[in-house]
Amino acid sequence: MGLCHGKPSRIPEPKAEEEPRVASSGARDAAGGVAASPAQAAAAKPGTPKQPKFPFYLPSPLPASSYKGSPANSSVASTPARGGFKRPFPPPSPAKHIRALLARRHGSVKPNEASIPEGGEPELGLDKSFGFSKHFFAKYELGEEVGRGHFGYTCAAKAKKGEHKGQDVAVKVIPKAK
Ligand SMILES: Nc1ncnc2c1ncn2[C@@H]1O[C@H](COP(=O)(O)OP(=O)(O)OP(=O)(O)O)[C@@H](O)[C@H]1O
Repeated sequence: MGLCHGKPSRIPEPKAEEEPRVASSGARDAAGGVAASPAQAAAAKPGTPKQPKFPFYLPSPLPASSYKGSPANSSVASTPARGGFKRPFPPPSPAKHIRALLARRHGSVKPNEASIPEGGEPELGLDKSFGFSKHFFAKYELGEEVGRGHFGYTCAAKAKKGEHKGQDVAVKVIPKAK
């Protein structure tokens, strides 16, 4: 014949020196009443080390003025405002290297002296020697087209003047639209 115990006999009645709130809660829990938190139940048990009575979050003991500027404080913006950092010089022009290349191509500057001083515009005019010369037909006798590329077509020609006089040459014609 067994006895049914609703309350474990090893849990003693709360003692007088225990905190009244915890004691009454633990007693009610043991009797099958209102559920109490595990911490409270453990505190009610004798021999169990008491849980600390302070809350999970404690405010800093330091004065508020000493940590208000800390980066850990999310209310403070850690990134400096735009415009705080200014370049000592303006960024170089993206067209600078193109002008340097053109100057080098025209032979006015040596390859290692192609840098152009800041602020100074290079004296570069149009290369008038490029393209169909006015005297082209005086120098060459244009023949038939021998082939085509992506940008233009190639013709057979015969030189009438100059160093290639009397020789058969190939002339590549690139339309200005390209
Ligand atoms: N000296 C030559 N003698 C004979 N045929 C030539 C000569 N030069 C070019 N050709 C012919 O003309 C075609 C086109 O020559 P081109 O040099 O214009 O070719 P490409 O470099 O491919 O053209 P692109 O630079 O316009 O793409 C060649 O595929 C070739 O058939």
